[in-house]
Amino acid sequence: MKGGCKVKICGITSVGDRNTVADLGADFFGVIFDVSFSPRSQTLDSAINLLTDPPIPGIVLVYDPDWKDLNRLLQGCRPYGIQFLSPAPQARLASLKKDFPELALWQSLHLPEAHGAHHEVQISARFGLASLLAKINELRSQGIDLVVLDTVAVIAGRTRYGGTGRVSDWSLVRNLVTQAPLPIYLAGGINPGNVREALSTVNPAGIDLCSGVESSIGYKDPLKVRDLLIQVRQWEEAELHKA
Ligand SMILES: O=C(O)c1ccccc1NCC(=O)[C@H](O)[C@H](O)COP(=O)(O)O
Repeated sequence: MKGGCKVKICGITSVGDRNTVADLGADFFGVIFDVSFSPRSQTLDSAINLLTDPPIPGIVLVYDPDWKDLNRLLQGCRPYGIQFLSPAPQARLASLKKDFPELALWQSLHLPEAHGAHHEVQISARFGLASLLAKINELRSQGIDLVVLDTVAVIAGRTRYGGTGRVSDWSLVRNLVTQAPLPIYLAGGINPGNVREALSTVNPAGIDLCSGVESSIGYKDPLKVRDLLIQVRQWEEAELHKA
């Protein structure tokens, strides 16, 4: 049996929510930094505030960042890791490794929504198992430590790369989990109602979720977070006894 399932709660917008998810047993929290298309995005000052001396490791999420600002943030609060929502240039990854050797480098990859309007078209070559494995191998050679497989979905006519509340093709993710050379976290549409199924189907190294444990956009619901975490820990316990 592998080492359990880590839980990252993303889109944290207040110190209160950060502390609550930590108290309830989350392993990581995520802060979205300067991402214009996220309703949960934080400014430099608020991101530093959330990521300074946290009770659990914090991950900063960026999309095509302003590298000077990102550097300021990293110097200012030394988060546990960065999660790139868009591809990061190889030279940038190399200098991050040099300047912040302890910093974990995570990369999001986006799969089409399962059964979405564009699923059949998009699932073709770019999202096939072989090309995804090749991509993950390339990311590993560039210094990425972990891959988050999230959902891209068209919602209200706009293409959204995260926080969609939509699931992707979990059987494809399952195959990647067993064959990829990096740890894989599952994201996209996970909530207390489907987390057990997600874990039994995919058996990922971790899960990453946002809207499924909120009461409204940007506000975490402690009861939903607690319900989800209880189910993850019960599933881990059951797996341990299977081994
Ligand atoms: O959550 C957002 O607002 C968001 C917007 C744009 C890009 C990424 C975003 N979130 C990143 C995450 O890590 C989420 O946990 C992940 O996308 C899953 O979200 P959800 O389907 O709501 O659980």
